[in-house]
Parts: sequence; structure tokens; C-alpha cells
Amino acid sequence: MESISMMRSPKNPNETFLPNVANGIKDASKVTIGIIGSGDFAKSLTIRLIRCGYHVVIGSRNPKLAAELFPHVVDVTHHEDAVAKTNIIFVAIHREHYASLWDLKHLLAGKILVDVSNNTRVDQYPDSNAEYLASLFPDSLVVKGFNVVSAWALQLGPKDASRQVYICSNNVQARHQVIELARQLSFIPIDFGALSSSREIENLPLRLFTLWKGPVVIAISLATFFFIYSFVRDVIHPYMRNQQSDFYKIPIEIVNKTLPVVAITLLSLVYLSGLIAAAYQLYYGTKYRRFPPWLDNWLQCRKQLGLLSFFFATVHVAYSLCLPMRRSERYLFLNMAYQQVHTNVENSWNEEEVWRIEMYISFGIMSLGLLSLLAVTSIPSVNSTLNWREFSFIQIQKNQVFETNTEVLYWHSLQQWGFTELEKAASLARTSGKVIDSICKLG
Ligand SMILES: NC(=O)C1=CN([C@@H]2O[C@H](COP(=O)(O)OP(=O)(O)OC[C@H]3O[C@@H](n4cnc5c(N)ncnc54)[C@H](OP(=O)(O)O)[C@@H]3O)[C@@H](O)[C@H]2O)C=CC1
Ligand SMILES: [Fe+3]
Repeated sequence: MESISMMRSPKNPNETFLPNVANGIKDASKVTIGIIGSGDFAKSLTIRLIRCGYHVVIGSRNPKLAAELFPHVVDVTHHEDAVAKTNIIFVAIHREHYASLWDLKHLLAGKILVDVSNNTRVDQYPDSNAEYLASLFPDSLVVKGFNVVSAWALQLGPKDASRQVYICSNNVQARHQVIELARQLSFIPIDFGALSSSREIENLPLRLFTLWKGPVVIAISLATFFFIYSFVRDVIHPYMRNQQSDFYKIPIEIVNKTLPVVAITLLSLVYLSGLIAAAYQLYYGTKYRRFPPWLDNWLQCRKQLGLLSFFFATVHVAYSLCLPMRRSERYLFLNMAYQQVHTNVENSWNEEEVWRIEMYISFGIMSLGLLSLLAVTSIPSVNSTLNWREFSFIQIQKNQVFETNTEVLYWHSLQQWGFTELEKAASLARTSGKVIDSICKLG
């Protein structure tokens, strides 16, 4: 079968490798892909390439030993031999070993070298691994890519893992060939432009929930604060004052009091950032001025804050549904009934209280429904089915209804907490927010 190795080796590095295919790699069965290294990544990539119909040649320091690890259809050979047989070579070894390929420099000239390496720390070296490879082999066409897929994900196939791969190179043709190859391997390639982006691509797998850190810390801090406040107010205070032991309230009641306040506060933080951004633009009279970094970060975290709010609200609903199941609730209910009989009260119906609670519960359920809708539309696969107008409709219209519900619930929560002063402050903040919002709309 014809392989790339049989083709003329290009003298000019800017020349395309696959002269018989105008738009990159078209017929996989005629293409041989080289891989240097026989480790985990090399093995998984080989399996994926073979499944997609490619020929694979492995370059190893010890081909005899390495051959046992690969399917028999794979050509496992020495580095020189492997490099001579192909024009697209994946460098599946660690950065520290790049220099060991120095002797192959003349053979690698004009060939595409795909750097798949990762580091163990963000910005570990002054230059990225791909830039370092390019500096070692200036006559080769270095392309960065595939480092965000693990060996495990490569083997599993496209079903169970993230499909996006980020690709960059200073040579446009080489970049497009690797992009086409990624597409044929069922990945979603994302063109990151020049090789200078490789540092960013190499840092991607090392990021650990970057956008989640701030919101999670805020949520935990709020939860801790409100939990302690509630514990002191509803358990410690009655105990110190009347020796009344209400410690049974800790696992459910105190937790359930904390959850909705955290949910609503987090949701307020989602809207507050937008209001501050609007005020900032009004103050400077332009929308072209960059927001300060803290506000920029806050605006970027809105989705995470919203989802955390949804989480707290959902858990609150589950806790609330369990409230009547508790043994303590049954005792309290019976005691209340007895007290009523004792004091000869036939009907303790309180119209105002009944209406208030009915309304709160109804608003609560509606808010949760709307919050679920917002959470669902923030899922990328759902989000991508909406056009910009539909998305704004859901975000703006639903938010407005939601804000009204939230206000009622906020009021209810704060009343429960006895935050009279805070209540006034919150009301003032909301009113000023609305004024700013209206001015923005007029503008
Ligand atoms: N494993 C993974 O999930 C992922 C790995 N990567 C990247 O892929 C590259 C390979 O990773 P992985 O396969 O896990 O690593 P392994 O340690 O499993 O394999 C590395 C290979 O490098 C070769 N090698 C070892 N020492 C030297 C040396 N001194 N000189 C030349 N070659 C040497 C060996 O091949 P031989 O003995 O045949 O020469 C070895 O099999 C790394 O850069 C890694 O960052 C990227 C994404 C995910
Ligand atoms: Fe509630």
C-alpha cells in the first residue's frame, strides 16, 4: 500500500506534504503517521489511528521490546527508520527527552512535528514545550495539539470524553493538515493560530475549575457564616438564656435555614455584578472602557454563581420536603394541639399567616422552576441550540420574573433571620439598582 514515505520529501518547509490531497488528509488508508515514543500516549494514539484507517509507524529506542506492546499491523522500528517513512510525526515523549532527537535533525527537516506534551505545573518553563521543540528543530514544522486528551480518552473513542483539541502552529498548511487529521479522528479541532498560543494550550489541562474557585469559596464562606449565625441565634442563645436544649435543630433546621439564604445571596451576586458594570459604564460615559479586573472576573463567574445558587435552592427544597417527616415535628405538633385544647381554643386559623405562607411556597416553587430553566439553558449543548435572540429572551425576560420572586423570597428569608437593618440596606440597594437599570435602558 502506498504510504506518505513513498512521496517526495519536501525541500521547502512551507510546501504541503500530501500533494495528492488538496484540502489536507482525505484518504486515511494511504497515509502513514509516525509516532516517536512507545509510552501510554503513543499506544492509545496508535489504536485510534488504526481504527480510523491510518498506517502507523512507531519510532522507539528499543523496537524489539516496544513491538510487543503494539498490534502486529503497526511498524515498530528505530527512530531514523520511522522518521524516514512519514511526514507527520507525533512526538510522544517528554520535553526533557527532546534533545535526544537532535541526531535526527536532518531527517526531520521539513516534516510536521506534532507536540503533544504537557507539563506538571502552569508556566513551568520560560518557553512552551512546542516553542522549545521548534527552537531545537527550526527546519521542521512544529504543531501543538492533542495534549488536552488523555491516553485513556484517546483509547475510549469520542463517546465518553471531551472531543475538543486545540491546535496551533506558525505554519498555516501544517496546522490545517493536523486540524484535518484531528477531524478524521473524530475530534473537534479548535484553531488557536500561531505557535505563541502553545503556552496557553499547555496550561489548559492544568487548570482546575478556574472559574469555580471564587464562587465556591464565596458559597462556602456564606454558608459557614449563616450556619454559625443561625446556630448561635436559634440554639446557643435559647440555651444560655432559658437552658432550653434545641441542639436537635442542628442537622436539619439550621442547615435548612442556611441553604435558601446562601442560594438567594448567590443569585443576587449574579445580578449585582451586572448592575455595578452598568453603573461603571454610566460613570465613565462609555462602554469601551475596560472593567477593573475584579469586576471582569466577577462578571465571568456569573454562570458558576448561578449554578451554585441552583444547587443550594434544590437542596433546600429537598430538606424542606423532609421537614414534616421528623419525629420532633410530630411531637411539637401534638404538644401544640394539646396546648390548644388546654387553652380552649377551638380554631387557631390565622388568615394572614395562611396567605403569607401559601404565597411564599408558591413563589419558591416558581423561582426554582425558573432557576432550573436558567440552569438548563446554560448547558453548552442546550445553549448552542438557541440563537442570540432566544437566549437573551430567556435570560432577560425570565430574569425579570425571577427577580420579583427573589425579592419576595429575600424578604421572607430576611424576616426569618431578623435582619431588620440589613433588610433596609438591601431594599435601598435594590431600589438604587433598579434606578441604574432604568437609566441604562433609557440610554
Ligand atoms: N499519558 C497521557 O495521558 C498523556 C500524555 N501526553 C504527553 O505525551 C507524551 C508522552 O507521554 P506518555 O506516553 O504518558 O509517557 P510515557 O512515560 O508512558 O512514555 C514516554 C516514552 O518516551 C520514550 N522515552 C523515555 N525516555 C526517553 C529518552 N531518554 N529519550 C528518548 N525517548 C525516551 C519512551 O519510548 P521508547 O522507550 O520507545 O523510546 C517512552 O515510552 C508526554 O509529553 C506527555 O506529556 C499528553 C496528553 C496525555
Ligand atoms: Fe424556603
